[in-house]
Amino acid sequence: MIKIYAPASIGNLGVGFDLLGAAISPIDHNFLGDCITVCSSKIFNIINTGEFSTQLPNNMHKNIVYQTWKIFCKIIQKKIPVKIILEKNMPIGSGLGSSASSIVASTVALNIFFKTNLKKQKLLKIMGKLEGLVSGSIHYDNVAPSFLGGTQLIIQEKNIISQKIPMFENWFWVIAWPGSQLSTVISRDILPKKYTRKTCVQQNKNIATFMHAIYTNQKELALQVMNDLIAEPYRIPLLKNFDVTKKNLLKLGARTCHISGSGPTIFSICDDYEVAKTSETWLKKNFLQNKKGFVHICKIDNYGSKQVR
Ligand SMILES: Nc1ncnc2c1ncn2[C@@H]1O[C@H](COP(=O)(O)OP(=O)(O)O)[C@@H](O)[C@H]1O
Ligand SMILES: N[C@@H](CCOP(=O)(O)O)C(=O)O
Repeated sequence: MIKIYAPASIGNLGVGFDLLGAAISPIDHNFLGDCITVCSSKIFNIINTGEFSTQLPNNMHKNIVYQTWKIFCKIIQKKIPVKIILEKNMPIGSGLGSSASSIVASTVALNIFFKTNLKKQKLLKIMGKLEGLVSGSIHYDNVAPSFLGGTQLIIQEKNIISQKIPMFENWFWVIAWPGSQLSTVISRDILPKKYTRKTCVQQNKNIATFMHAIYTNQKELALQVMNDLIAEPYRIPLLKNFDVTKKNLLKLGARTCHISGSGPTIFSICDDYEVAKTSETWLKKNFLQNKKGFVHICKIDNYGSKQVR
């Protein structure tokens, strides 16, 4: 038997659409990510447990975990039945890389269980393909950090899919999921197909300056250029009260606030623990739409997926 945990992740990081992503863990050490257990069985079965298991498709074949098993059967050229327990701890369509978390945990678990011994970049390719099946197009900014940990720059060139980059260590990432769902397919579909040259130049300037600021340890410069022109302006209308929420968080001392992945989760960055605590309290009171919603103060998870049993 093998059990793997894969953490939640923030796609885009408010400046690098499809290019930057970070794995996160709540500082209270609670698990924010799915777990997959694989054991031998005479018949194939997926058992869904966990707080958000009711949001999973009823048809087992539509569960991305089933597709992962199918890919491994193709690789080993044999249909070996297994029992897979999916602990669905992540809300679906939340902007926290929920599908990526299931994909990463199941790919890592099956690679160990079937002793396929696939290397990291090959595993990542499989994960990207699976992510493409559920979110409309291949993007690695959730699977790469959830698998490898830290902040990942998506490169997608020849045999390099992503590489880890540094991140400011004193940043607290306060994430708030309002309790509603937003499909990644839909929030990708609404984006323009074309952008003006001015927008492209501005977007390039922001991401290039952000990377420069990270490598030269210029936190203020990084915060100044953390601005996305490709997705965020078009997605803000899909969220409830984003502008007013951002305004209030900045008033409380948060340094910035953006949409996590394709939303509706938002994240704010605080460089002071007390401000992070005040922001958490404010978000719980003013941003959550129902009892299911949650707020967590997180740090970057530098480990990514890990074996927990
Ligand atoms: N194990 C799984 N975890 C999450 N989503 C899954 C899983 N299996 C299938 N899905 C489907 O994948 C899609 C994921 O939706 P998406 O909006 O991309 O969520 P997220 O951005 O949170 O990953 C949904 O249609 C969901 O039904
Ligand atoms: N880069 C993607 C990230 C989607 O993240 P998710 O957590 O919402 O699936 C995008 O912005 O579409």
